[in-house]
Amino acid sequence: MKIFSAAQLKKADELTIKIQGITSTQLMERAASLVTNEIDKRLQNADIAIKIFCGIGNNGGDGLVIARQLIEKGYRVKVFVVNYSDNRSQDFLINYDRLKETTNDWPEYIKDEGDFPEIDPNDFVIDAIFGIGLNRPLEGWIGELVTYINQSKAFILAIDMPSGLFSDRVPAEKDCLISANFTLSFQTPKLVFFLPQTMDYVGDLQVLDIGLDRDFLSSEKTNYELINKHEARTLYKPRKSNSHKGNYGHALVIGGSYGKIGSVLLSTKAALRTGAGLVSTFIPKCGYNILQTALPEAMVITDKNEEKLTNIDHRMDPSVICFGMGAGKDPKTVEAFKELLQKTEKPMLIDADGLNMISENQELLEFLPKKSLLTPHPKELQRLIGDWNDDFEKIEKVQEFTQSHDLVLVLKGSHTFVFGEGHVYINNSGNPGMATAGSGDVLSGIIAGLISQQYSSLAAAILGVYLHGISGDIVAENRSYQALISGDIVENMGAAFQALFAD
Ligand SMILES: NC(=O)C1=CN([C@@H]2O[C@H](COP(=O)(O)OP(=O)(O)OC[C@H]3O[C@@H](n4cnc5c(N)ncnc54)[C@H](OP(=O)(O)O)[C@@H]3O)[C@@H](O)[C@H]2O)[C@@H](O)CC1
Ligand SMILES: Nc1ncnc2c1ncn2[C@@H]1O[C@H](COP(=O)(O)OP(=O)(O)O)[C@@H](O)[C@H]1O
Ligand SMILES: [K+]
Repeated sequence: MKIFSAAQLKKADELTIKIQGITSTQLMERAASLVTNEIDKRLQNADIAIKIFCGIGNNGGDGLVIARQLIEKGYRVKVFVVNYSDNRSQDFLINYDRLKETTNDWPEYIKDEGDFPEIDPNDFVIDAIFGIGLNRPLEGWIGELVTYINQSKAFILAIDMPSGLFSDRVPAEKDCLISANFTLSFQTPKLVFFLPQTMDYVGDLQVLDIGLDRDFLSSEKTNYELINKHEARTLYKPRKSNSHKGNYGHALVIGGSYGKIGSVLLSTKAALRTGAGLVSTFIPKCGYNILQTALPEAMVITDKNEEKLTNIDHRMDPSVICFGMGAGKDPKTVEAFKELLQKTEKPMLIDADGLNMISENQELLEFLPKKSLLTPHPKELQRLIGDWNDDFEKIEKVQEFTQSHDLVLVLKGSHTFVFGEGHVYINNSGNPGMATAGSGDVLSGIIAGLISQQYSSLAAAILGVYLHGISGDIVAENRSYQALISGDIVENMGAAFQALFAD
């Protein structure tokens, strides 16, 4: 699903109104009905006090329509107009009159702190104060109102966006913004819903299709895309029945050091479970018995050194090399890595200590084969490209870095971001149970397994990250977040592939 800016969404609204021959009031009615239905589906006519805080722009207009529709369905609704200016939007005014025709319980105006209403923790609060039109931080009593609503402990549903959250920048630390339990957003999600600095304000997210013009949505260009099942499925390559293991490539996993052979084992197993035809592992000697015993399906070659990598003499022609997990940063290993980079032409996947070695020896960057994949977590990224001021600057810096070196970069996190060919793909699968030792090693193996089956680096990264998350979701459902360990993610890759095609 594409992610658009506020300006693009406004353009989509205007175009839709023109092409569909409707008024903006009708579009607002359509959008609000979808919200009302979602609320009604969940509340099931429960006798809960619903308090709707409406701004005076179109987000507030949405709130007024939702209020009217809920009242018509018999809900107990109280509307508060957050009167931050006299500049009411046309659709706010129209819907204000319509609401007054529906109920005798007219909206109350909030003009300063003295007007803040009581909010009970059992109330259901709807935040329709600001949406994508917010253009400066909330000041004075408006900011205090937002803090007051947050502190009420009532359930908060945000319409389109939590008020105070900008669509194109990170708020300052002192800024006030709604911390929603749930956000119902119109047509496409906003980028800030997925950034580490802003995602916590959104709560659970649902995107409502309000029927904006299809042609515009499909032709309008954007650098950001959210990856759900639909997008992942389109990347999947079915296996031919008339095929053999040679058609699915040979992945070579290189890494490990004394005490860290498990990481290579996890990556190797993940590459096999993802469908690589052959998988070999190159490790220090101490890992030989461990690997051969734990994973008879893999072939094992060892370094001359007992405890670390010193001379990577693999004499193979693998489809892809996955390097770095558990490798350590011994100077001899750095030297061996440099030689490996110099003699490898196909794209490589570099993870963990491989990334740290590059960070500390930036001259290695120039030997990276084109389209190679780097899979840092935020700390590894920072070592690689330096600090950033906020998440927007981070995205800019990573874009510049990946484009100047012709790389694909997988920035791991609760929403993993894949950067490639100037675009940013934001993963929407996975869960906090995956914050556990070795789950990154598993991801590297999955992506290497896909590249070995002739997926491009970018497609392998996007699909691999999605499948990794889905596998983790399947484990969490059966086992809880806490009990999830990374080996479970490998074991459930089969279920993850099947889930791609389940409804
Ligand atoms: N047909 C459509 O377009 C549809 C739109 N839809 C809905 O419209 C929403 C966007 O509505 P919107 O553009 O009216 O902006 P909104 O978020 O209500 O607020 C803007 C107002 O706030 C003001 N302002 C800004 N910052 C401020 C601050 N810090 N402190 C104080 N004031 C501040 C700013 O005024 P200014 O003072 O800058 O002139 C302006 O008056 C969108 O999120 C969705 O919910 C849906 O119904 C679908 C159909
Ligand atoms: N809260 C979370 N939600 C979803 N995925 C997560 C979460 N926390 C971690 N992950 C995923 O788990 C993996 C952790 O990788 P990494 O930090 O490299 O771990 P390790 O070094 O232990 O292998 C990444 O793929 C990341 O996206
Ligand atoms: K809002």
